[in-house]
Parts: sequence; structure tokens; C-alpha cells
Amino acid sequence: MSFAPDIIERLARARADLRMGVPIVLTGSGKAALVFSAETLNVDRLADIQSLDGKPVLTITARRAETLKARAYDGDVSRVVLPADVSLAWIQGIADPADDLKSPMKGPLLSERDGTADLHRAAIKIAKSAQLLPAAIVAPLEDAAQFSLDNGLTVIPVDLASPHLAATSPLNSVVHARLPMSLAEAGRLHIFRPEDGGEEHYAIEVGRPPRDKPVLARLHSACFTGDVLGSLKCDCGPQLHGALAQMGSEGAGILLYLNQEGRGIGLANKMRAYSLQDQGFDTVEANHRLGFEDDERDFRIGSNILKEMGFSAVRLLTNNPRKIAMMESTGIDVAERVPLKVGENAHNAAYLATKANKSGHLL
Ligand SMILES: Nc1nc2c(ncn2[C@@H]2O[C@H](COP(=O)(O)OP(=O)(O)OP(=O)(O)O)[C@@H](O)[C@H]2O)c(=O)[nH]1
Ligand SMILES: [Zn+2]
Repeated sequence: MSFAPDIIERLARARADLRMGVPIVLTGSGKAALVFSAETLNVDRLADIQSLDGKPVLTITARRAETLKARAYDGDVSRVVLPADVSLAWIQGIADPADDLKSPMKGPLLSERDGTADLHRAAIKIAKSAQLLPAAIVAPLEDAAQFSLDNGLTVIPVDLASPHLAATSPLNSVVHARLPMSLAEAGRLHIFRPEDGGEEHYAIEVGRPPRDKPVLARLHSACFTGDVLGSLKCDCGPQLHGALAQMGSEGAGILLYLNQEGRGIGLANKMRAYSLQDQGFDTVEANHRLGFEDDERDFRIGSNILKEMGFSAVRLLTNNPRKIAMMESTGIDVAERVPLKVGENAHNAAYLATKANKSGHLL
């Protein structure tokens, strides 16, 4: 019998630790490292890092490295050497592009090329899954077991964690109840909870759609600004309401409300992206400057919920071909694509054009 948390539970702790500024310990391939999120680092912890033996690096993604003209010898990540007089402001300036235009000269940056980047790569994945900026201080550790015990730190063996960082967590249905809505009176809200301690996702069932026929479905990603505040910068609010209205008038449908704010980067990072957009970058460039891919969402969650609810075929309300491809590749038949063109305005016209030109959205 063991009450010790398993690797999935330890990963959930690791995410929470990094968000609070507490370091975690990564182990693998005979090595170990102390890892801090660059975003939540403070001066006291930086001073402690400098008192350690060994050379810490600031790990960033190749996307961020491209903007900073740093070499990414490891392909997808770059291990940037800390200068002798490193300051918290220097680290934050590399991690966060907010002041890139104000102070463009950050370098020249020196990147490490010897050794492996397995621990560094895992550090970036965990930072991303914690919805932090993808930048981490990675400091080599000698006696990781004793060090983590002495300091009460969460230890993550990378080979055990990697499959879980790449997989979609199983979800369990928690509860469902009737929810009459102005656009669809015969509504029912279902709550699904992932086993990895991540965000809950919702399914709004309209009517009682037969399970043996393609159901009118929408995979909607959370957009606090569009869905709740009525932001004009995107088309999310009108799409959400348009989809519910169509389901209401047809008397049946299923809307999945996936808590993947900002195409999976979280609201804080989405607001960082908006701030870059105010400086003239488009929605895709802004994500890249922050160190993210254009779209960090995991659409497998949507097909898992549909299957869990008994559906195997959809009439999918979308303009996004990636959603169609992901449904089909995960065993949900897309019998029809139903276009959802609503909510274009003067503020979001350029955003919608970028999605069509760069992200392949259908017009
Ligand atoms: N990172 C980032 N996310 C954004 C931006 N604008 C909107 N979003 C997010 O983009 C997502 C939009 O999701 P969806 O409504 O599924 O839209 P879609 O992928 O374009 O696909 P369809 O609407 O189905 O055609 C939401 O999570 C928004 O929060 C932006 O400028 N940057
Ligand atoms: Zn939106």
C-alpha cells in the first residue's frame, strides 16, 4: 500500500509549484536539475540559484530564440547561457517579449550545445502546461535525492512523465443538470473532470440528440474576453451564441465548451499576445514571439467527451480545418462541415483574415 502521489499527481503538484515560484526537480538520463519558471522567479531565489555549484541556463523555445537571434542547437529548445552579471530584469526580458521593441538589443546570446536537452525540454512542457511563459531556469544538481528531500521539492523523473505530458488525460463525468437557456430552452449542462488535476470542460446538450445519427456539434474554446465581455477583437461570442441558437432552433445539438483559453496558452498569455498585437504583430506572430506555437490546444479532449456521451458522428459547426482533421483522426466521423460565419466587425477583420491566410481557416 502506498499513499504517495503517482507521476500524474506529482505533475499536477509541479505545475502548481512553478506557478507559485517554487522550484521543482527533474531527473533523467543520469542527470538532475533544479527548475524554476522564469516568469515567477524573484530576486531572492535568483541569488540562491547563483550560490549553487554548476552553470544554470535559461531555457526558451526555438520560437522565442528565433526572435532573439539565439541559436537553438537542440531543435525545439535553446539553452541560453546566463551572463556573469545576470539580473532578474535580464531573465524576464528574455522570457517576456513585452519590451522587445523598446529594448531590442538583448544579445548577443550564447547558447549551450554540448550534452542533452531532455530535462530542459520537459521543463518547457511543464511550464506550458502550467500556462506560464515557456521559459525556465534549469540548474544542474549533483545529489538530487538529498537536495529535494532537504528542501521538500517535487521530483519528476522525466522518462515517467513524458508519456503523460504528451497524452490527453482521461475525463470523468461529474454531474449534469437541466439548464434552460434563452437560445435553447431544452438545455442540459454536463461537467467533465480530467484525472490529471487540469481544467474541467463542459458539454451543453440541447434536446436529446439520437446517438446513432450525426449530431450538430460545436467545439468551442473558452474565450473570456469574447464569450463574457463581448470583446470585438475576435468572433467567439457571436459564434458561441450562433451555435446555441442553431441548436435551439433544430431542437438538438451538443456544444463542447473546452477550457482552453487563448488557443491553449491561458488568459494571462493571451493578454500578453493582445499587448503585442497593440504593437503591430498579428495573432500568429504574437504567439510565436511569446515562444508558443500558433495553436497549443489539444482537440482530442473534444472527441473523448463526444465518445463518452455516446456520439460517433457529427455535423461540425466550424471554419477550422484542424478541428475536422482531429475529429476524424480520433475516430469521430465528420459527416458535414456546417460553416459558422458570424460576428465580423471592423476590429476583428484583420484577425479573421490572418486566421484565413496563416491558419488555413475556411471562408
Ligand atoms: N493566443 C490567442 N488566442 C486567441 C486570440 N484571439 C482569440 N483567441 C482564442 O482563440 C480561441 C478561438 O477558438 P474557437 O472559437 O474554437 O475558434 P477557431 O479555432 O478559430 O475555430 P472555429 O471558430 O471553429 O472556426 C479561443 O480560445 C480564444 O480565447 C489571440 O489573438 N491570441
Ligand atoms: Zn475570442
